Amino acid sequence: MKMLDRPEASNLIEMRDVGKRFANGTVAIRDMSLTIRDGEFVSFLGPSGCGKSTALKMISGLLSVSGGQLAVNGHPPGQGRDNADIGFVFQDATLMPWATVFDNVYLPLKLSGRSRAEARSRVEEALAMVGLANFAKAYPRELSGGMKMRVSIARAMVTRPKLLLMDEPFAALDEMTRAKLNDEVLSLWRSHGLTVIFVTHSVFESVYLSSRVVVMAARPGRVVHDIPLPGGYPRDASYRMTPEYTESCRMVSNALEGTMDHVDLNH
Ligand SMILES: Nc1ncnc2c1ncn2[C@@H]1O[C@H](COP(=O)(O)OP(=O)(O)OP(=O)(O)O)[C@@H](O)[C@H]1O
Repeated sequence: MKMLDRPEASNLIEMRDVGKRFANGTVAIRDMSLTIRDGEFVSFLGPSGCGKSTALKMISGLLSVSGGQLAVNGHPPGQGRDNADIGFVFQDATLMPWATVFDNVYLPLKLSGRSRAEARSRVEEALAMVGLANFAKAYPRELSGGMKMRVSIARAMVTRPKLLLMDEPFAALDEMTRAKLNDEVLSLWRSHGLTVIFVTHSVFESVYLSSRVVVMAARPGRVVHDIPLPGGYPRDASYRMTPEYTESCRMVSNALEGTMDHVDLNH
């Protein structure tokens, strides 16, 4: 497995033969083995139903595993003292419509018992990170789709996580807003030394963002390719014009098309 250009980076996530079978018998994930190192930007790419969200939720501890071993920072998910070190961004911004932007971002700190006064500087810091310092008093209905997603990212960042899990966060946005948010996520990743796992259906998005693309197939959900990408960082719009980008898109696209040949209808 190719490492990042940081040889000292340690393993943050270790999955060994991880499986997930839901109560109704659906095998959402079978034998998923993967190591993700501190500081990587990894995309999970695959067709609908291949278990991308399920894998992300197991890593976050939101879903239990039904087989195999999964460790995050050396602990079973949800059990280490570093749990607060995980931020989760969902496809919908999932904001509370009755609460201000400030209160939406404050929520994780409120749940961990911090008063508004104690949390104020952290919330303001998180809003500044996503360019919304002047919108603390606004309500979600006053914001565009891209701004709502920025609030959602600020809410995930307010606990200062080491690991940011993003489940198709920009799928519903127009292309320009999506490209802008892609750049903002890359900038947060670099400036905060994050590890990011990013779920997407888009070959282009995965190649633009990631140092590595994990391609998954469905029925049952599993990893079929693990592709390290050669392009370095920082990346901006000019990266989309490089032969490296074009070649990576071609390679990842072929791998994704191949997932349709692996469908096992017995599951
Ligand atoms: N709570 C659940 N109970 C039963 N089956 C489930 C549950 N959640 C997901 N599944 C099934 O598990 C499989 C994987 O679902 P998952 O949502 O992880 O896929 P995905 O790759 O993220 O899909 P999409 O790209 O459409 O979001 C699917 O067949 C789905 O129907």
